[in-house]
Amino acid sequence: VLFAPGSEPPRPGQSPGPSPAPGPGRRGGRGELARQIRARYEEVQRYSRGGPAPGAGRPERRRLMDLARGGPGLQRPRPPGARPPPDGSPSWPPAPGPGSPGSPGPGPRLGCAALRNVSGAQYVGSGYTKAVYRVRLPGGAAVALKAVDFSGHDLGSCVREFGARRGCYRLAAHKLLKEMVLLERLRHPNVLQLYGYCYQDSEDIPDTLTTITELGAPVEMIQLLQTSWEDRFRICLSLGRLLHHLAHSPLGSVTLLDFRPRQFVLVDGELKVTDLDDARVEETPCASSANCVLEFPARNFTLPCSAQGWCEGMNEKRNLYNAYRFFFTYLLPHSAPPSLRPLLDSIVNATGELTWGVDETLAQLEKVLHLYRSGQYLQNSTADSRAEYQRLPDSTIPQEDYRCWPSYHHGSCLLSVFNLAEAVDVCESHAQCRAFVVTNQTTWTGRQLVFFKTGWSHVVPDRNKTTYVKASG
Ligand SMILES: Nc1ncnc2c1ncn2[C@@H]1O[C@H](COP(=O)(O)OP(=O)(O)OP(=O)(O)O)[C@@H](O)[C@H]1O
Repeated sequence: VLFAPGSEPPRPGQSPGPSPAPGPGRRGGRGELARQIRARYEEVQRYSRGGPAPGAGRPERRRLMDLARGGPGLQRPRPPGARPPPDGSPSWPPAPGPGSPGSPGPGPRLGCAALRNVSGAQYVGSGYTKAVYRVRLPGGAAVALKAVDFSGHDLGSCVREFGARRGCYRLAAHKLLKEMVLLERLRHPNVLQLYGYCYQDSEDIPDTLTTITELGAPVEMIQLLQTSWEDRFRICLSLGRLLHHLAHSPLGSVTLLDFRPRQFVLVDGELKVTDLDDARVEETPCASSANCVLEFPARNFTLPCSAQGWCEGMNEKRNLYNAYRFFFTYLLPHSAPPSLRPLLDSIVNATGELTWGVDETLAQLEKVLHLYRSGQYLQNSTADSRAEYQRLPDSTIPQEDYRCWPSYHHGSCLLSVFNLAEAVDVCESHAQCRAFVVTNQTTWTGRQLVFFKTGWSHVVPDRNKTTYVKASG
């Protein structure tokens, strides 16, 4: 059974996002719809073929991703009559580009065949335009399928305005196509991985596009605030690396016009951007700096206008300030190791004032990682006031737990430490702590996970753990 987005399974209500509405009112009916489709089509073509956009620096040619049917894994031939409709809008699905089937290098691998026997379809989320489902492939891997939401706001408002369901589908689908092109061209560990795509008939619409991507978990800010500083720092570092990549991408400096936590997902603790349909590469043209005002709800910044007539660094700085206001300010300083606070505060301040660019911001985030990972942040720890602990190799304490914050485990106190000395310091700082158990598990920075315990009345053998018990008191 082919997957029919919007028709199953039941899903909660959705709220329209701030994406642009499809058109400025009824300006010329279907001709206007065709004009909008063409504009989106041309944008997709630019991103799939082109090097940097105007104002974006040195040109570079890259292969065109295999955009359309006929690409790897796509099953059905192009319908015989598929050519530009008489209203002048481009044909759908789009024609394959020069680099398509058989071209070397990584590219989307999965196609319609992969979707034939998927199981356990579950609605994950939707926005203004698209709906996302989680499915399991026959091999067992879980992936995300993204398609235009047939009952979504974008399609609905277009149909109300133009009364042309197929044309409106194509208009919306060009957003998904743009996202697919950008996912492919901007490949990076912090850009969601595109596994493939499929064109298939769905409801009354022929050749609807479904993209197949890595599955993530939506970013929940409230949840993030309850996790360890180490995990929150990872998200900020991921974001710094992503913004650096976007600022130096083969297409030029890419800005995310719609930059909110919901445009990102978490994959194994790494932040990845998923929603790229509102990304833009073109820098803003200007005659003077008066044309280069970056506007945010709480404040504005005026950037310089370059001699070439482009607002300098506007794309990069828009991303950076958004990273500051949605992520850094909440996630970076809060409950950080005290010796890292000054550096973290300077990152928050400099991004909040836009005094640094993306390169400097990333360099400072990487410096924090180095200080943390190497244990240098521990230089002022209280080595002298340490109590005596007895080492019991190959053992653990199964119970005698207490809760602490921010524990990696709900009902117990599980924290990461750099070394034994830090574990002792943590135990000394918790009034309940009488013992701790060092596991062989590590966090993403390589720190060891340690359970802190209220006592050691029941110690049992465990080859993968080492227990330390307070000798007195
Ligand atoms: N690969 C994925 N794994 C898990 N969840 C995802 C994935 N991609 C997207 N989502 C979730 O689905 C929601 C909708 O996806 P997406 O943002 O692409 O749609 P949209 O219509 O462009 O949304 P918006 O109106 O915010 O622009 C997202 O907010 C995100 O939480």
